[in-house]
Order: sequence, then C-alpha cells, then structure tokens
Amino acid sequence: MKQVLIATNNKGKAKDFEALFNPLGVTVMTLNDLEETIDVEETGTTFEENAILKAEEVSKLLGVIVIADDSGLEVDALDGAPGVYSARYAGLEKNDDANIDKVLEGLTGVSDEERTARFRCVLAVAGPEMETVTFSGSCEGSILHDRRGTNGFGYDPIFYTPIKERAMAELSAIEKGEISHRGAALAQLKEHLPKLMESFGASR
Ligand SMILES: O=c1[nH]c(=O)c2ncn([C@@H]3O[C@H](COP(=O)(O)OP(=O)(O)OP(=O)(O)O)[C@@H](O)[C@H]3O)c2[nH]1
Ligand SMILES: [Mg+2]
Repeated sequence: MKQVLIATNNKGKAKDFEALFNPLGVTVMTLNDLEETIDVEETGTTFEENAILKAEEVSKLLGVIVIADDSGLEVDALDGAPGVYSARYAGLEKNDDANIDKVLEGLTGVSDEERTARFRCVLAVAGPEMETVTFSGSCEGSILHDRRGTNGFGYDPIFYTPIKERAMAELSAIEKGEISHRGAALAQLKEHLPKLMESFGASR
C-alpha cells in the first residue's frame, strides 16, 4: 500500500489530507502515528519558511520523504492577521475556539463587505537526496458573524466560501478539498511532481 508521511501534529489537517489522498489509493500517516514526539519550533515569519523548516527537520530525523503544511487565515480588516500565527492567535495553547472568538471580537462592527479573508497553505516536500520544493494554494471567502457547522477544524466554522455558499465547517472533507487552500496546493504538487507520487510508495 502506498503511504505518505505528513509532518504535522494537527488531526484536522490529517483528515483533510486523508480525503485528498485516499481516493488515489495512498494512505496518510502523520506525526501522531509515531511513537516518538516530534514538534518542530516554527520560527519562520512566512508560511513558506515554516513549511520548509518542518519538512526538512522531520525528514532529516526520520530519513524519509515527508510533506509539511504551514497554513493560516488572513483577514483583511485585521491587516492580514492572524496569518502565520493562526494556530496560536489567542494564546500559546492552540485553542481553536478561543482563536475564533478573538477574530470575531476584532471584527465587531465591521460590515459584511469588509469581512473579506482567505486561507493560505504552503506545502513543502523534503527528502534525502532531493531539493526541497514548495507549492502554495489559497481560498477566498469572508468571515461570518457566528459559527456555522461542525466539520473541519480551526476557523472553518466562521469562514464562508462563496463557491459552495456555505461555511467551510458545513462542507464534507471531500467538498472542502475541492475548494480549499490545501486542496489547491496539493493539486499543484500532484501536477508538477508525478515522479514524487511514485516515490511515496518507498516512504515508510
Ligand atoms: O479553519 C481552518 N481551516 C483550515 O483548513 C486551516 N488550515 C490552517 N488553519 C489555521 O491555521 C493554523 C495552522 O498553523 P500551522 O500550519 O502551524 O499548523 P499547526 O500548528 O496546527 O499544526 P502543524 O502542522 O504545525 O503540526 C491552524 O491551526 C488553524 O488555526 C485552518 N483553519
Ligand atoms: Mg504549527
């Protein structure tokens, strides 16, 4: 069975990747499936820097090809925040619910027209004997006034996607993958790296 290792501890991302990879006959493993605990410090100031950092460090530790994902939400009325700090916007403990509250509070009194936002995702692929490569994707939408739906993770309950006319958290994982920043970045990866897809079979 073909397998790909995603250098993430985020179970929500893992589900997104499963929906994207499983139809291709590729199973997804993440850092949560390993016995050792690996948590790379994200010291970069861009999604790209952090994605490369996570991919290269985990690949070096395990000696296999890995994909890392660095992603986040940019809200225009908040000058692009939370951006690269999306996971810890409301505090170091990474609390999705508190992060959502902080975004909603920051947008108090902001009209529907001015609530534009986007998700961004950079995927970095790193492995022994290969140059690290990156692929990016984005997904435009706007921030709702209240939570809607229970699927997904992070800011999905308050992110409205005009393409699907629903909140991201109201979409199935498959539907999310069709329009998401992660789906778009992975589509790039697949298009440009058919060779790499073959080598996923050797990564275990
Ligand atoms: O509603 C959302 N739907 C998404 O599809 C999504 N993608 C990213 N995000 C937010 O951005 C942070 C990433 O930060 P991040 O890339 O550092 O990941 P992380 O720290 O959660 O896990 P890891 O991969 O680093 O182990 C996440 O925690 C979320 O708050 C999303 N929110
Ligand atoms: Mg992180």
